[in-house]
Amino acid sequence: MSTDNRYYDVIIIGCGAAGIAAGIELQEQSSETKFLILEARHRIGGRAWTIDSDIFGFPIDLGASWIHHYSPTNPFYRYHQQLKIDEEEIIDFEDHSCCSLFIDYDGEKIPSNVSYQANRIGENLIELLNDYKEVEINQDKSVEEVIKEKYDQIKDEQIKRYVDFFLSKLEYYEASNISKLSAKYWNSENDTIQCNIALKSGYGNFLTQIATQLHQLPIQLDTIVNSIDTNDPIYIYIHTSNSIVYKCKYVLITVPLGCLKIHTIEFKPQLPEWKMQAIISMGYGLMNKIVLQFSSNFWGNNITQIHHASRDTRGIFRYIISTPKSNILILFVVDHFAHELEELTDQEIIEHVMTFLRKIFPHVTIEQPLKFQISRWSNDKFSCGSFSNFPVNANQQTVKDLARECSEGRLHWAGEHTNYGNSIGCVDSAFESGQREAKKLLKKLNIK
Ligand SMILES: Cc1cc2nc3c(=O)[nH]c(=O)nc-3n(C[C@H](O)[C@H](O)[C@H](O)COP(=O)(O)OP(=O)(O)OC[C@H]3O[C@@H](n4cnc5c(N)ncnc54)[C@H](O)[C@@H]3O)c2cc1C
Repeated sequence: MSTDNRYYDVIIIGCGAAGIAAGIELQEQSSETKFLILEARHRIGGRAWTIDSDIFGFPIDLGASWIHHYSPTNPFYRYHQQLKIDEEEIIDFEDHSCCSLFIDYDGEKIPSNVSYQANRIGENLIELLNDYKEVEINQDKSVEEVIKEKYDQIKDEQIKRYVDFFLSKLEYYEASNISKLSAKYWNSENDTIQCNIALKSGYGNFLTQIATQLHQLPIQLDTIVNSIDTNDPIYIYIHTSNSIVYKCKYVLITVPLGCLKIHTIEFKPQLPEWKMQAIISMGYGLMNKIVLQFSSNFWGNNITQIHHASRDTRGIFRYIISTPKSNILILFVVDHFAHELEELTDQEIIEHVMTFLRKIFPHVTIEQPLKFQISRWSNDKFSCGSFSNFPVNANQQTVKDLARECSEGRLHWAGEHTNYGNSIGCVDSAFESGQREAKKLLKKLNIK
């Protein structure tokens, strides 16, 4: 072990959106603040990860891809304007234009009268949830429990399948299951589906440009933090995988909630009980992407989205986006199904997908894909899942506790899961949380 003899005011752990935002804030507000960002991976951006254009011919996001809540109040708005990235796509996730296919398990188009009926039932179920949010002050139940009685009254198999299709949309947004999600807080900020833009050069690349071109932040890559020791009243000692010990006054921890849940970092002394409880109580879901490139487009020249109603298990391969000109399909999978797939080999996953595609496009011959990429966010030890959500009995206080400093105010916390009072789970949520904590730290350092 060697010690980095420099003494930092702040060390930020993790160089995803939250760590980058905190770094920018510290840098912009004071040239005197000595800070460093330690990042475990060989790249920055965390769960916003764009893979190289030489694989598919253009960049593909394996993690976050849409800038949600795109408006002048979004922290990314100014960067998007500044970097003049004008190649953008505006996405409506439930686009009902001719660019979307809504298909049944066997490839038949969902009849409009049936989908109309199912949507109405689905909306009534959402109404029940909205009523529950308003009326039940203290009690919480799962989304499934609240809608169960009405849901069980649906007798027609086909309608039930489309109601499931409707409900699985909600499970996709939360990367979880309605049996786990809180009826009071699921989708507590429900405008996520509006104003979404995807940058053709990729969200991960966008963050990298911000951190390295516009701001030249001090980032130490390939540095896994193993433990944080606050026993000494003056210095905090950070032990890393490359045998360097860093010393600082304050630490800002931005590692994903999934990593905190399985204790990838050891805290000496242990974190207080209330912090541990918040880490346990908050939900953390799984979403993965399976990207396939074919020799030809067999799904239709103008089709950019495919929505599928599964017959077997709700939500299986519910949502697929396509870039028809490049013959690419991107399948989204969440929750149980995503976990199951992660345990399979790449070849087994591809076989699974091919069986599915041949079933929903029974009248065409589908060759094996030429190229593919599969994310595995759960087995990735620096993410351990995809993004947070509210399970039963988690609430805004849980998020506040995740954000609250501890160890006599020396350990600060940011990340999408700490963004109380606003959206959680998104890249802009993470960015806002990083800005928030940096402002607090600057105050403590008497800089602002
Ligand atoms: C498949 C998928 C799709 C998504 N789609 C969208 C979307 O379209 N739009 C959207 O807004 N959001 C989306 N999200 C969510 C979004 O990616 C995250 O909410 C956001 O990127 C989180 O940022 P963060 O800074 O909190 O965490 P991260 O980006 O995870 O950053 C944390 C950093 O900490 C590092 N780290 C972890 N452990 C250690 C350690 N021990 N030592 C040092 N460093 C460590 C990690 O490597 C990482 O770089 C998606 C996520 C996934 C997985």
